[in-house]
This record gives sequence, structure tokens and C-alpha cells, in this order.
Amino acid sequence: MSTDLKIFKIGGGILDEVSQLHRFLAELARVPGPKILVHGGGKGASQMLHDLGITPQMVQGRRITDAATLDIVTMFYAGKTNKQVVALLQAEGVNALGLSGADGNVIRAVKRPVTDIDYGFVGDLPADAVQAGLLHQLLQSGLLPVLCAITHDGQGQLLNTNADTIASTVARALTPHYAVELHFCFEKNGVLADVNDDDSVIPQLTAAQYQQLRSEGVIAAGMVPKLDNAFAALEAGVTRVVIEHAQRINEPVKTILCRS
Ligand SMILES: Nc1ncnc2c1ncn2[C@@H]1O[C@H](COP(=O)(O)OP(=O)(O)O)[C@@H](O)[C@H]1O
Ligand SMILES: CC(=O)N[C@@H](CCC(=O)OP(=O)(O)O)C(=O)O
Repeated sequence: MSTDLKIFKIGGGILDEVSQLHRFLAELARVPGPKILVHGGGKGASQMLHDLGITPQMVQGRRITDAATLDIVTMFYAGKTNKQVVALLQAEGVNALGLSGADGNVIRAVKRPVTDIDYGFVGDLPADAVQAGLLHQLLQSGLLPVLCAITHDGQGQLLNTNADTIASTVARALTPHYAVELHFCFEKNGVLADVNDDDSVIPQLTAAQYQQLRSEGVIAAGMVPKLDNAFAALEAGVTRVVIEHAQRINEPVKTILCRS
């Protein structure tokens, strides 16, 4: 393990507004060393689905993805959003390369099996989903890979995969090559003791404290799958996992996850 690698994940709230996104990417450009960016865009995709007359359906934080929804989210995540992020990084002097999971076979997923719920074209990530070697080569070439939430199954089928899960799985896959820092960036200052008070950041959080705060309802909604992914990465050997505000990545206010 030689170099440090920083993996950043941004979600729908930050991608919504180009000016906000640009500010985050300008901060990202100031972070030294090799980096990977993973982006979602769930909020914008839901808006686009609404605009096209399709009612978005989410179950336990995951989108039910029928064929029409898959077409639209592919256009939105792998097309508009991914290329906009890459173009803004180029404007900041960062040579970024946008990829879906199909490109270079970088992320091969497995269609989620139908149980009591049929999620449709949703991809889960097995332990060997990520081609760490290719990402390593791209990083060595000085490129910043920008990964979106579209993966594939290796048989020609595109799949929709939660972006927090992609970030966590990519981080785990790269731990043999790098000391990996994983940063989940969103529109609040970190994990909050009071979700309505941005000054109530919990600076350090163990898995036991997380379970307690979750059972009390202090940590809820989208923060639950995010922290599940975040702790899974920490337990799998990722060096440092951080939850922080996307506009303040170069400032000290943040939540750092701790091993129990
Ligand atoms: N204790 C908490 N601290 C911070 N955010 C919380 C907390 N509990 C619930 N949340 C909610 O979780 C959301 C983050 O999850 P999500 O919307 O899925 O993010 P993203 O789209 O960036 O992946 C926050 O915007 C906030 O509304
Ligand atoms: C299967 C599934 O739920 N995929 C997500 C992928 C995008 C995502 O994760 O976006 P955020 O990070 O902005 O939430 C979705 O379509 O909403």
C-alpha cells in the first residue's frame, strides 16, 4: 500500500444546481493526490421522470427501475449528469474521464433477484464487481475517473445501482492498492444530532452509536443506507470514512466514522 487515494461521492442535492456543483468541483480540484468521483443524481432523475409522466417509485431507498425508467435514468446519469461533471472538472484544469460501469467493464453488477418486491433493472454489487486494475491504470495516467450510477451485467443489460453503494464498493476494491479515504459529500455539515440544526455535527461516530441514534430516530431517511455503506467500507479496511458538506471538503467541520 503506497499512495493515498481519496474517493468522493456526491448525490442529488448537490447535482441539482450547476453553480452549487461547480463550487464543489472547484474545491475538489484543490484536493491534492489521486482521486475518484462517484455521483448519483436521484433527485434530478425523479424530477425528469415526473416531467415525462412517469411516477418515480422508491422502496427502502432504492428505485424500482422498469424498462422505461432505466432508459431515462441512463440518459440522465450516464449522459447529462456525468458529462456535465466532467466538463466542469475540465474547466477547473482537472483531466476527468466519465465512465459508466459498462465502460472498460469497470463495474459488473448482478440484477437484483425478485423476492416479494421486483426492483426491475437494479444492479447489486458482488465483492468482485469492480475492476480495480483499470481504475489504478487510469489514476496512474493522471486521470480522475468520474463514475455514475449505471452498471452492467456483462450480458448486455444496463442496470441502475445506488451511488453510495458504488462508492463504498469501489473504495473496498481499491484498499489492496491504496490507503483509501472515502468521503460522502452532501448538503449538510455531517451527521447531525438534530437534522434541522447544521451546527449539531457529531464529530466522531462509532457503529454502536449509529445503531443507537438510528433506533431513536435521530438518524433516518437517506442517511441510514449511506451510513450502512459507510460503515461497511470502514469494516472492510478503508482507512478513513467521512460524511461532510460538499462545499466544505477543505474545512475541518465533518463527521468521521470510528471503528468500535
Ligand atoms: N441525523 C442526520 N444527519 C444528517 N442528515 C440526516 C440525518 N437524518 C436524516 N438525514 C437526511 O439524510 C439525507 C441524506 O441522504 P440522501 O438524501 O440520500 O443523500 P444523497 O442524495 O446526497 O445521497 C439528508 O439530506 C437528511 O435530510
Ligand atoms: C437503484 C437506485 O436506487 N439507484 C439510484 C441511483 C442514483 C443515486 O444513488 O442517486 P443519489 O446518490 O443522488 O441518491 C436512483 O436511481 O435513485
